[in-house]
Amino acid sequence: NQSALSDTPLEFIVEYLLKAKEIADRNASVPEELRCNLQKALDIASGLDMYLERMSSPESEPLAELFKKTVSHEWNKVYEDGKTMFRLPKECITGHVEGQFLKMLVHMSKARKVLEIGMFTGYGALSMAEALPEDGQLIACEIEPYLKDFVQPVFDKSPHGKKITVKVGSAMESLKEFARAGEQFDMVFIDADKNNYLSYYTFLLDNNLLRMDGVLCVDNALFKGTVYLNDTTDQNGLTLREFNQFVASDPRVEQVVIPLRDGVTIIRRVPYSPEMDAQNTVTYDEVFRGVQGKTILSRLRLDGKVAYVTGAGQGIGRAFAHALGEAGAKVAIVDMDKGKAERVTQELGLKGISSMALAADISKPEDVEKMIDSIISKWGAVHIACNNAGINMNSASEDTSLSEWDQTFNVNLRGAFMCCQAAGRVMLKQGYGKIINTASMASLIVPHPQKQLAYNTSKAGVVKLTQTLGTEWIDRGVRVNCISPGIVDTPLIHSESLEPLLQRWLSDIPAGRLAQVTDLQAAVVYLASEASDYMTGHNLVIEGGQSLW
Ligand SMILES: C[S@@+](CC[C@H](N)C(=O)[O-])C[C@H]1O[C@@H](n2cnc3c(N)ncnc32)[C@H](O)[C@@H]1O
Repeated sequence: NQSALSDTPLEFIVEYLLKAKEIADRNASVPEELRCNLQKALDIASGLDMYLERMSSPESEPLAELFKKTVSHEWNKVYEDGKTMFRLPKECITGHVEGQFLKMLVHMSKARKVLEIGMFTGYGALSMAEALPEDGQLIACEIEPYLKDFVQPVFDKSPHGKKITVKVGSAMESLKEFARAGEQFDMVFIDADKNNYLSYYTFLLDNNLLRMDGVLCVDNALFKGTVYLNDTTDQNGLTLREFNQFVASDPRVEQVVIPLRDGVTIIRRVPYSPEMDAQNTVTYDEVFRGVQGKTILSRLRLDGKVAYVTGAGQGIGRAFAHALGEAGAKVAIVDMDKGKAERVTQELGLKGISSMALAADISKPEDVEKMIDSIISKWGAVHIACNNAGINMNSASEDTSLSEWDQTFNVNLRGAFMCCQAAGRVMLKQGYGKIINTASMASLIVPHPQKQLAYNTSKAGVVKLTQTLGTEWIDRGVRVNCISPGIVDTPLIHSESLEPLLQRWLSDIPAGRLAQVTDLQAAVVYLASEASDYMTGHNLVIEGGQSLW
């Protein structure tokens, strides 16, 4: 029985067109032209949902299982057996396309914490959870205890199920609990009892349960078309109509209604503007509205910037390249070993980051010139220069050969100087640039027990190079800073000679562990971004406290 299934405006349109077509087919006096037009309307309407299904990304296996399990379950019997408080219609499941839509919203809003009001069999919850990061969290409010037991086995089969917590009970009571605990959500999906939509909405906004720039999504905005039909008597339809009207005239928010299935409204808080504030209670300065209207996290973004990283084929340099690329920059991957540089370029490509691989030995002036020329000829600028390549050889000072000293200095200090100078010349012409040199904790303390005079001295030189250039060029827009990592867990330190020193090092580090390359990534993004424009000649030490002991 088709009418029992119709649940969305489109499904009703198809249902009525089918009926009209049947009548027309039975009645010989209906003109062929009318029949033909009816058929065309029917083709368009009846093909739409199927086409959306086919062209949207397929659902995961656990979602497909949830769908099957839901539509084949005997909900009437469950109700008659007293296992649920309400008769739950299987049609209230979100389904494939809307599930993918919610999942996309979670991705696009970069939500980490989501609230769903009205879980049913968890289709929407699991769809959204699939887009959350590993440590993301989704709380699904559901009044029927039966449903928690129904969904848990399927959640357990999905790698994303552990992100979901089902909160059984009245959603309004749960909201009050969240407010008392000071919880906030990045995204909220309202899809429970229609008569409470307005209470949920006002409570969420009044108690700041939705974080700044958060997304509020509301299901059934069209309620089978009843929200705009003149002859509506359906109580839920009238309630939704009132709710939509309330949102439409609420000056705190802006919203769009999308005719996806039974209608979805996406709502966000309107950003503050002085015109909204009659009493002028706000100091409307850059602190309030952000520098150039950008919040602090957007000021860390590097979109449109051109960067290079030397020694980017592995270890710290590779981590820097990924970080700068993730923040929006195009990155030239520079390494002595072209193959390694190319592998990192491929990695970045897989993440949608533009990059190029360059082979260069930065101890050679001609290689440094060529590196800068290649970047300029491809991308037309150099905004961010990460002079990271370095070498370390160990020897007792009385045995350190001049060749070891020269090699170390040629890469670590002379090479860094040549890179700073070549990039600096371009940046001074541009009137803007950020140079970030990799120094070392060894510029401050004398790491022990390994002996590395040339390395320590060269890295102390990198700090002085940074300080001098940083003060000389800042008034022409070029900032020069350096990062001093402590002992970093890279393949280099797992060599035969260094491995035995590990325990000794660990006992010298207040943090109790070595640095991971990922511990350094935020620093390079900060120093590369406009957020650090007033910082120059600085040595940013990241060593788990080791230099303080
Ligand atoms: C439309 S279904 C939700 C569909 C679900 N979002 C999905 O993705 O399939 C509505 C659900 O809200 C639940 N519900 C109704 N009133 C509620 C309330 N006051 N508190 C919590 N849940 C409620 C119902 O038991 C039902 O499972």
